[in-house]
Amino acid sequence: MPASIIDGRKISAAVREQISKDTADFVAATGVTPHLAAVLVGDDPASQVYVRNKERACEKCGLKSTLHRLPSETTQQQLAELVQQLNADESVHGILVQLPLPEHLDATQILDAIIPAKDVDGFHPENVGLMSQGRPRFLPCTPHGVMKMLEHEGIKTSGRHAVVIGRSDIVGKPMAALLVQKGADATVTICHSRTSDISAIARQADILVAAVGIPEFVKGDMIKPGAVVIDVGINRVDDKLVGDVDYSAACEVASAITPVPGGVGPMTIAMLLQNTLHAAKHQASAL
Ligand SMILES: Nc1nc(=O)c2c([nH]1)NC[C@@H]1CN(c3ccc(C(=O)N[C@@H](CCC(=O)O)C(=O)O)cc3)C=[N+]21
Ligand SMILES: [Mg+2]
Repeated sequence: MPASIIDGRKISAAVREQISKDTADFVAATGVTPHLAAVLVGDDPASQVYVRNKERACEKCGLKSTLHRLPSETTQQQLAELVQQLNADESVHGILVQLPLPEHLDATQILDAIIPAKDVDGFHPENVGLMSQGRPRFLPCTPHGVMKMLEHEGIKTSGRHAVVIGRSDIVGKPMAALLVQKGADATVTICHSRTSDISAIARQADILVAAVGIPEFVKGDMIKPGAVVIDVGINRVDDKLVGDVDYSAACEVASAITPVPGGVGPMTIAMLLQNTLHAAKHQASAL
C-alpha cells in the first residue's frame, strides 16, 4: 500500500485558523497587535520567497509584519544596530533575521544580540537552554512544526525509535531534543556526515527525519517498511523543489510521508506566527 501523504498545507491552515482567533481575542483584550519584524540582508532568491510567505501569513492571521531590507554590503555594525533598535522598539514583539546571512557577516553574534524575549526563531542560547531543560519559551519553528504534524496525524512517538539525519542547530539538534523530551518519549539517534553506515541506522527508524540539505539523500532502501518519513529538506534542483528524500521510492516503503513542497515548510511558518503571538502576550503581561 503506498504511503499516506501528510498534508502540511492543510495542517498549517488548521493551526493558523486557531492563531487567527487567538490573535483577534488578544487584540480585542489589549488593543495591541502582535508585530513581527523580519530582517533580510541581500537578495538571495530563496530567502525572498520565504520572507514573502511569512509576511503574507502574518497578514492573513491578523498579525503585523515589517520587513527591513538591507543591501548585501551591510556591515556587522549596521546590522547589529538595527537589531538593537528593534530590541528597544516596544511596538515590535518578535524579531527574525533571515538566514543565511552573507558570508562576511557573523550570524552567531547577530542572533545572540536579539533579546531572548523577542527571539521568535528560538535560536538564542537562552531559549535553546530552556528548551533543552524542558521548560520552553520559544521552540524553534521547524522542529516544533514537525512535532505538531505528528500530533495532528495521531502518530505516536513514545517508545519508538526516531532517527534524525542532520545535526544543525536550526533543525537536527532541536528536533532530536523535542523527540526525546518527556511527553514525546522517543528513543532518538542522530546521524551526520561522519556517521558510519547511515543506511543501517536509518533502516531501524520508526520515524525518520531527514534534515541534511542534500537532494534525495534518503533512498527507498534506507527506510524500514511502514516507517513515518518526515522530509525537512528544501533543495532547488533545476528550478524545482526537491526534498532530502527520494519521494517516489519512499512512497512505496513508508506508511506516511511529508511531501516537498506542501509538507514541513508551511508548518514552519505557522509556528513562527504562534511564537509571535506568544511573544506579544508575554510582553503585554510584563507591562
Ligand atoms: N531566521 C530564519 N528563520 C527561519 O525559519 C528560516 C530561515 N531563517 N532561513 C531559511 C529557513 C527555511 N525556512 C522556510 C520557511 C518556509 C518555507 C515554505 O513556505 N515552504 C513551502 C514552499 C516554499 C517555496 O515555494 O519555495 C513549502 O515547503 O511548501 C520553507 C522554508 C525558514 N527558514
Ligand atoms: Mg549536518
